[in-house]
Amino acid sequence: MSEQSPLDLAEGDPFGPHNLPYGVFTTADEPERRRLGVRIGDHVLDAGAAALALGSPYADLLAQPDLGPLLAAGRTAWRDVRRALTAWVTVPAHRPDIEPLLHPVGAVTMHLPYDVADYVDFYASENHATNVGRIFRPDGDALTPNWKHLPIGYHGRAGTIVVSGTDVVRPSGQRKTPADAAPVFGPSVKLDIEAEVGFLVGTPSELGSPVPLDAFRDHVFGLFLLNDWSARDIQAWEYVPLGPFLGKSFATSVSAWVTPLEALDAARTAPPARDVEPLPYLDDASDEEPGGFDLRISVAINGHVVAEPPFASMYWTAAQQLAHMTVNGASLRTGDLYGSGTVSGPEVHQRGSLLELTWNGRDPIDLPDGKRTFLEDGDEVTLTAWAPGPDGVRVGLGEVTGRIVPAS
Ligand SMILES: O=C(O)/C=C/C(=O)CC(=O)CC(=O)O
Ligand SMILES: [Ca+2]
Ligand SMILES: [Mg+2]
Repeated sequence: MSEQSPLDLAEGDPFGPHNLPYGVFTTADEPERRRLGVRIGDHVLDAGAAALALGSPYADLLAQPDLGPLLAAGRTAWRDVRRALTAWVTVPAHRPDIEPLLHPVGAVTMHLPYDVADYVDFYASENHATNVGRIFRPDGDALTPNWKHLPIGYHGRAGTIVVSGTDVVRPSGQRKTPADAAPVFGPSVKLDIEAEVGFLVGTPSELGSPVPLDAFRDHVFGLFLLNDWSARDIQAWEYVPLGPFLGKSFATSVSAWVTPLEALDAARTAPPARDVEPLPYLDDASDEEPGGFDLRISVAINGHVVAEPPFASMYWTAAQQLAHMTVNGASLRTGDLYGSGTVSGPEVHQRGSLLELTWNGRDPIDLPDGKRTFLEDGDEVTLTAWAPGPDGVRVGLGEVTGRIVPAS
């Protein structure tokens, strides 16, 4: 029998041919040459080299240093390229060409795979919004009066989006608790995470033309894990009345792998029942494809799982968020990225932030190395996730990880 090929995957491998997420990598031999890669099992296929070796018409889209050209090429190209890639990693006759172009994932360096255009972050989990409302505004209603009428969001800082594995410097800033007579300045003492899912826009839209709910798949290429690092002490003091600013803009970490929406067809699921009928541009009741995604997220600090937030519980869908953020005529650009908002389910162990898990520090959680309220220097936070795929096989969403280093 011949030696085992990296393309002979164990049954149920979450990175099988049903998945094929995209990323950008360099090798130790050529650390300056960024290349588009597609993950298969524990290997990265040099997608551009494969396209050239096989004389593929998609070499123009794949033999590139990032995902930009493929993102801009649009939905038909996304589908056709995915079909070609599927054939390259599954048809035995291609093996002699493909096998030499596979690199072990552990041997390559991954990079941010796209140029981030604009970055928006939403607030779409009813459980998260209710918890945060109770913590930050104990005297008011937990949900603001607009919450069930529109997906609340804010514009974040595109330039500080970093790829998984990048260290996060503890931010400094102003904070003032009600007990303080005056604000103080210093490193954040309430550094937190937010477990989220990010959506990557490929196809742009025209200024002045809203993108309707049913055009979601024409514009959004794929999704990935996102950690919206948040300094709760800075945030609580600065956010009234314009919303999050420096408490969140110091870094946002994203997964190195983007999973195409087509890999997640089996994960589509209906969002929770709406208790308020949305305005027509947000009304997805008659959509044939359910708007939610059944993604099972896991949050670990220093390798210890602290939460398992269920993305299926999100109230507002990614399609509704896209429709809302363009309904005023704001245009989309290739590389626009938007976050779902913190994912928190109804149970305590399903909360996607330490703010909620520890109730703003009141109830510390236990880690093997001691108690935590918020993050300490040296802590490493890793989000992982999977989704149901075809025939009961899981779709692996990879991970987004980052370690806290002391304030500069
Ligand atoms: O309710 C507030 O004042 C703010 C809550 C957040 O932290 C906003 C945010 O980042 C949205 C989210 O991730 O759900
Ligand atoms: Ca957030
Ligand atoms: Mg952030």
